[in-house]
Amino acid sequence: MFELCGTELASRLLLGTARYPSPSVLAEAVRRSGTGIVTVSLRRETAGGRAGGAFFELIRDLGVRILPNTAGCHSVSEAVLTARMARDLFRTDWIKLELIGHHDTLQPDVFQLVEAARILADDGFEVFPYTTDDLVVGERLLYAGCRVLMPWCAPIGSAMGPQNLSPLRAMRAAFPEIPMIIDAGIGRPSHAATVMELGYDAVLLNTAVASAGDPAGMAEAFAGAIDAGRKAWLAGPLEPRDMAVPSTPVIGKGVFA
Ligand SMILES: CC(=O)[C@@H](O)[C@H](O)COP(=O)(O)O
Repeated sequence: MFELCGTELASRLLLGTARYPSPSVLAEAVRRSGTGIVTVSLRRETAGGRAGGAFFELIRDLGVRILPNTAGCHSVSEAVLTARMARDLFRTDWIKLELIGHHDTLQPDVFQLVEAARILADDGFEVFPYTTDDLVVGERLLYAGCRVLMPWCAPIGSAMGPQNLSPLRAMRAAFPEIPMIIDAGIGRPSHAATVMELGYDAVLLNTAVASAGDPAGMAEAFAGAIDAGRKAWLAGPLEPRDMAVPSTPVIGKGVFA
């Protein structure tokens, strides 16, 4: 089991609910992923005119915990307002805080992110901040009251997978007691396994499953990869070396002319 902010979870996969070809495919993907948490964008769904309707009912019926997000917010005031609306609608203090700073890369605006995180944490929210792989920003978010960190590994929806492992390793090492979830940019199950092998606690992803040829099949593949990566981390993976090391001992070996 995995404990996240007081909640026991059987799965280390958090799944987004956008971009699925149909509600039934989404429901099947959630089921086969084994996830205990789905993210929901309040703004995206209300913009589509489905607020309070079938979509939210479907999400509630999935029987998993909802992590609303502030996707599409570009300012502190917008993000704080969206988080408060989500709290009322979904009756949860959990909020995935997304504050976008750049149109092309959807890179978080880390300055506004820290400010909004402080306001929301003071207001009783459990803030899950979508951030960069910057150690100092991570530290500021913890000072602001966050109890979990969610660094990206590549831009949202890019499917590029981990672009730079060094800062991700440094962040993991700097905050050994903090639950850390890789959020965004994962494209394949092997990417998820790679970050889990670094010791990350969980992975949040959306596009790679929702846009796959068979979303439910891909959700299951991700679940297996995340599980494998976690087991590998616990088993103590070898560090790569520059030189060859014979895996078969040669001492005492017979000599054949
Ligand atoms: C669903 C959600 O919260 C996304 O904003 C998240 O960041 C996932 O990113 P990918 O779509 O790249 O997996």
